Amino acid sequence: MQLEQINRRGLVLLGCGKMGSAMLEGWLSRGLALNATWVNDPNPSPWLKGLANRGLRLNADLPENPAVALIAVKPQMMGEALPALRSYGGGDTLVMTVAAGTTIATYESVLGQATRIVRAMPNTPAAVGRGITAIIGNAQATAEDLDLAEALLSAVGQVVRLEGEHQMDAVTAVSGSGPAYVFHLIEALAAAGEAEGLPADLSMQLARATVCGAGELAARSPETAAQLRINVTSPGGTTAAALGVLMDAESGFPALLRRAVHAAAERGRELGK
Ligand SMILES: NC(=O)C1=CN([C@@H]2O[C@H](COP(=O)(O)OP(=O)(O)OC[C@H]3O[C@@H](n4cnc5c(N)ncnc54)[C@H](O)[C@@H]3O)[C@@H](O)[C@H]2O)C=CC1
Ligand SMILES: O=C(O)[C@@H]1CCC=N1
Repeated sequence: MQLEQINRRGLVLLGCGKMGSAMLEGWLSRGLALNATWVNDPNPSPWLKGLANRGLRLNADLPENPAVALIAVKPQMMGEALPALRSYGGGDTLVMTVAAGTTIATYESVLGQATRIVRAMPNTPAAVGRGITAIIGNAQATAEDLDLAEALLSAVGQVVRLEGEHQMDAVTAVSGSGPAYVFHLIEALAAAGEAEGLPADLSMQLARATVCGAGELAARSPETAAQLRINVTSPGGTTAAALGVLMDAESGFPALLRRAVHAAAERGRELGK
């Protein structure tokens, strides 16, 4: 597994907030060595400071030739943060980024056209090894680079390869941002249970376990999502009554999610400008 290669040469993480930490947590639990990990972040979390006490290199001088330098700062901070990686431009280090919106051309303009770059869109379930990440390389990225990126990211979940960078904003809108939609579903379901008279904590427990259980069933079952839905729905029963509302062509989930996903993809396109 390529984590050994990374443990030999090192991994640099530029920005380690929510997404960087989610991935780092997953990698450390799968064998990334603390003393092979450099994190640069002007505002490190207490968790990172604790790791630094155990050997992680926090805001230290960067290594000369790490296997991977991964960028996980906000797109709005890119102009300020990216020059820190300039010495890796055109070299042996694979530069990876998880930033929404920011295009490969932007990285090339700062780091140089000869830089091997993989743009990735992960999601926060990476923290528990259940993420999904889409990747696309630039023209300089080799098959080995993509394999390395895939190996690293598959340590924290599934990996899919895209046909082109043009797919990235839609991916971001579905799976990058998607966990937030699901967490909001839990909140909304719990609130609806409360409105039907349940105590708040009981309603939240029911909503959270239901979404997690349904997610796990969808993950493990060979049946389609549509069939799993049908399996819950007794003709003329309670689920059918609810789905009559949720599947309404104009006001139901499909139209609402279409608008939400479009808004996210549009925002990705704006951030890329
Ligand atoms: N949060 C999520 O679910 C996902 C986030 N992303 C992408 O990951 C990136 C980071 O997002 P979050 O982790 O949510 O944001 P965040 O705000 O939690 O983390 C960003 C980190 O960058 C640090 N930072 C700021 N300026 C810096 C600099 N000059 N050098 C080094 N570090 C610097 C900040 O201190 C912060 O810890 C964004 O580009 C976002 O589009 C991608 C997929 C999912
Ligand atoms: O909200 C954002 O912009 C980032 C990208 C995907 C998830 N979080």
